[in-house]
Amino acid sequence: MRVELHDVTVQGIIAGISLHAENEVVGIIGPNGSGKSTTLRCVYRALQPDAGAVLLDGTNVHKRQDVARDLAALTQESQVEFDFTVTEVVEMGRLPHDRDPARDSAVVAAALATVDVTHLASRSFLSLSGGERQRVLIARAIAQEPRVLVLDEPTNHLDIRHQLDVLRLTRGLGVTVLTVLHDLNLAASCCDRLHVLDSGRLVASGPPEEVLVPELIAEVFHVTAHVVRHPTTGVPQLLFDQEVTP
Ligand SMILES: Nc1ncnc2c1ncn2[C@@H]1O[C@H](COP(=O)(O)OP(=O)(O)OP(=O)(O)O)[C@@H](O)[C@H]1O
Repeated sequence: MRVELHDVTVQGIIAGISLHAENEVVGIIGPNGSGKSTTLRCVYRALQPDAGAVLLDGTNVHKRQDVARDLAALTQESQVEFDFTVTEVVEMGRLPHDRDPARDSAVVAAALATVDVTHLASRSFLSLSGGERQRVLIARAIAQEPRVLVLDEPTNHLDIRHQLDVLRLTRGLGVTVLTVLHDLNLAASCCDRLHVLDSGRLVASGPPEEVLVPELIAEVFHVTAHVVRHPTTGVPQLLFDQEVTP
């Protein structure tokens, strides 16, 4: 499914953001407060842009009734307030679909296994650690069987093994993934293309090897970076000097 942002503007926060993603993993990176979450919020309809539009396969998301069938979001606000079990939380992912108990159970079981939380299935969600909660919320998004997955810092709270697992599995879904990532090396490893936001504006777009260059890192993040190639995958990876640049 194709996601397109056309000149999306939220007054005082983001201005004229245009980008697209289609059956690929597209990353949004940028410093704190640069507008990454605000951009995603316009995609998963938590926020209506003041100008511009977000299209899903050509239709404005803010004019569609059935977006939850196509789009799942794991966001900073994705919290569970009440004391549901892990299985119940993941079952919520099935709500946008017509009920089919046998298929729903199979999809939920597969989602739990995919993020390695089957052993937690009957535990209370609120009793889980931060990383376990995050994996359960990812399982809920996967159980929704979306064609577009919007992720705001999906690796939050995850140890390195689970960070890599989650990013590998989101790639493996073969759907459109739009994700905010803070870790530039993870972004380089798992994204087909990157968009860089700075002060609410898109300042660079392209494949990781074109975007993650020392000049841009210095200008946007105010740190000095050295680019090396990963010895087995060849993807660019950054090493940082300790001092920040002015
Ligand atoms: N509802 C709001 N009212 C006022 N300001 C807001 C609102 N939402 C976001 N902002 C401001 O807009 C800016 C961008 O916020 P946003 O959360 O999109 O940034 P971000 O790039 O995701 O940041 P971070 O990396 O810290 O998560 C911030 O300065 C934030 O304080």
